[in-house]
Amino acid sequence: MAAIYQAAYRRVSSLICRLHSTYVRKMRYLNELKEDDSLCRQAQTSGTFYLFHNLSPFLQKVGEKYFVPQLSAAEIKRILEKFKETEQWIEMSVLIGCSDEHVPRFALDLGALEKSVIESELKGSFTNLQKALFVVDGKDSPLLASAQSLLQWHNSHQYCNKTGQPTQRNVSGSKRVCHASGITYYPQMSPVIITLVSDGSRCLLARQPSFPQGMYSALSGFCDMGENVEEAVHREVAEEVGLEVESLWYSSSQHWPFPSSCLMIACHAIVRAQQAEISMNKLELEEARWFGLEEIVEGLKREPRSSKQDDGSFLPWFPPKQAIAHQLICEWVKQQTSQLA
Ligand SMILES: NC(=O)C1=CN([C@@H]2O[C@H](COP(=O)(O)OP(=O)(O)OC[C@H]3O[C@@H](n4cnc5c(N)ncnc54)[C@H](OP(=O)(O)O)[C@@H]3O)[C@@H](O)[C@H]2O)C=CC1
Ligand SMILES: [Mg+2]
Repeated sequence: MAAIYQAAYRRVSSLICRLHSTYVRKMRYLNELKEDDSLCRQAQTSGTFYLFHNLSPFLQKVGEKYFVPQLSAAEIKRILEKFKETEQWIEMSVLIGCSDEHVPRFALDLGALEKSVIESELKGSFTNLQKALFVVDGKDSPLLASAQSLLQWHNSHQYCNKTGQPTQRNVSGSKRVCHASGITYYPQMSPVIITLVSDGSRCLLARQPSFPQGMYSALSGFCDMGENVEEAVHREVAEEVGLEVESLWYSSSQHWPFPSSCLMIACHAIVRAQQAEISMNKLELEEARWFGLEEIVEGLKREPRSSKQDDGSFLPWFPPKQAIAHQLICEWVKQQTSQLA
């Protein structure tokens, strides 16, 4: 019996080892592409491309499903020839990853070309990112989000802050340099905390005026300069709902492309049940209130479309599963349910 277990253990270990080495090799290859301009230029000829138009990703619809097509360099060339544009356009693409087989993936924004011509040629449409993230397959949304963020960063960092001179990008698009000042610019993300506050039996959700009607989410806020995650959670909860956090723990994180490249750091926080009276900051929030387990479970089942009632009011619904707020709410439900069991 022991021999069978040992053999199985060896097989699992060797599988994990092989998985690791695939991952490590892939990361090393990507790093080489970022650092080596000529290798990356060569990779552009064999890579696949995700297309954007003024930062909106290109999607194809088959039946009710949306797909994010990956085009070959040859297909891109064919499109560019339609516009009598040169292949040099391909150099404007940015490296966003590679497959396990080391086929590099690039994102390319063809915003200067006529959108409808590309759409009819490739039989699809450029779709607003906010919509695209929620209709494509879950594995594609992080890729679209990071690709769009990188393209957006290049758009807004064409000039050096110090000299006002144009900055030059490397081939992969992982940085920009001002040759006059010698300053190197790297893509940036803003850290944002998002926290689900609980008093032990209820959780606190709020609405910003810009949210779609009926949607409630966890509290969020940009980290201040010099602040750590714990301090940001304490401050945001105090600022937005006037409560003092007693304890908190980290859950997970997510890159979020709105308004432009945030690193969402998700936490759970506890406040004392005896000191749980909300004092809402009306400048930032439209509503903030406590929700019981039953109301949360019902809200999770609700579709935005089905939340409108006959009298024009809206029943609460929560962010979709692609948003980290959704994950925090589900974790809270699990935790409450296990406490009740
Ligand atoms: N993925 C998810 O599940 C969720 C993601 N989010 C994201 O979190 C982000 C932050 O949440 P929010 O509650 O609005 O943040 P805050 O509570 O910090 O309020 C936003 C305001 O902070 C100011 N601000 C401070 N630093 C920055 C910065 N680096 N970039 C932009 N604005 C800054 C701006 O004010 P002013 O314009 O007056 O200068 C802005 O309007 C949002 O962009 C939202 O998309 C939020 C909830 C859920
Ligand atoms: Mg906020």
